[in-house]
Amino acid sequence: MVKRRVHVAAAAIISATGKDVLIARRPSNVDHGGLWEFPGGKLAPYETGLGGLKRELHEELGVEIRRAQPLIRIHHEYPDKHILLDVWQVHEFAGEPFGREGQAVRWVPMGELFKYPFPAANLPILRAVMLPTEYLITAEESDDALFLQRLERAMVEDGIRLVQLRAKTLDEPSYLARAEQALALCRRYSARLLLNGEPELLKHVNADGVHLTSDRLMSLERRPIAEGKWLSASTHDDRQLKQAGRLGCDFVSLSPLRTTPSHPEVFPMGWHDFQQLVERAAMPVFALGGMTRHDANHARAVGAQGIASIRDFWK
Ligand SMILES: Nc1nc2c([nH]c(=O)n2[C@H]2C[C@H](O)[C@@H](COP(=O)(O)OP(=O)(O)OP(=O)(O)O)O2)c(=O)[nH]1
Ligand SMILES: [Mg+2]
Repeated sequence: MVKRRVHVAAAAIISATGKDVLIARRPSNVDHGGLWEFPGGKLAPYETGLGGLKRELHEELGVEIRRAQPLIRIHHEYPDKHILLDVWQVHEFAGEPFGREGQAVRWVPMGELFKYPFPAANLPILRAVMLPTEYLITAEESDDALFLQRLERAMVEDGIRLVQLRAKTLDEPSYLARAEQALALCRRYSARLLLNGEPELLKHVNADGVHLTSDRLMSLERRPIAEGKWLSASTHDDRQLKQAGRLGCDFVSLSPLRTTPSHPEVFPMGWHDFQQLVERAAMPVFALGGMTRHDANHARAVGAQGIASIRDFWK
């Protein structure tokens, strides 16, 4: 059987407070009936993603998009069709959304999205909605006080809300002690903290998740931590991205985009290859390697969640 290919545009509409997202319930008599969804629908052959989305949001909710940014593109195989979900984050709109086709619509806090049943293709979209555009990886820093000062500066001045504690030069007791301090600080700013290292570290420090090195990623057979925690991993190629998909990683970094002083010997992939790898990835992807905040919009435009960086946020 040749499967139908369906291209769908959908919107994660964000409230003015930035805390809630709008979801709608699919009528019971259609595909995936009764499940919740991000409003949107099938594109006509002549439509672009954003053009079709504008039409759909007008038809389904009575709102006009004012400002939108690409969020994530997901390819998913349903038994009867291949679907491409082209999801946009809508930050500004005109009009008061209501279910023009009689469907239920609801604003929900981002952290509660997981409580609602969505179609199977939506899991990576929920993760993308909950993740910020910037991922801070901490630099090596021998002094704990200086470390905390720099971390706090990044949260206060740069608005960082996702942090990976990378400290290869510390022994385990020192790492765990620093992790406790970093976690307390992250909690004050509602930022998420991921530990870089073995999944067992979470037994000692109740951080939000773990970031795996690419070697560790490739050595695992199944997801090493519970679903309630965030699992991310370093990836560099298609094989590692596929493995991240098999393990159920919530997101990954993909590097090196550019050459960096820390890895001068590695050949950079550049935006073209990056975009091709991201297109087939099954989860949100952060561009890493010589990235700064000024690259974030471009990273979004080629399908990434955003950028990950040490140097740009560590001052
Ligand atoms: N809009 C939307 N569709 C989704 C999501 N997740 C998901 O798997 N889908 C699937 C369900 C459908 O098979 C397809 C969207 O088609 P649709 O029924 O909304 O299309 P439409 O609004 O153009 O409606 P119609 O004219 O075909 O009746 O994508 C989602 O979050 N939002
Ligand atoms: Mg629809």
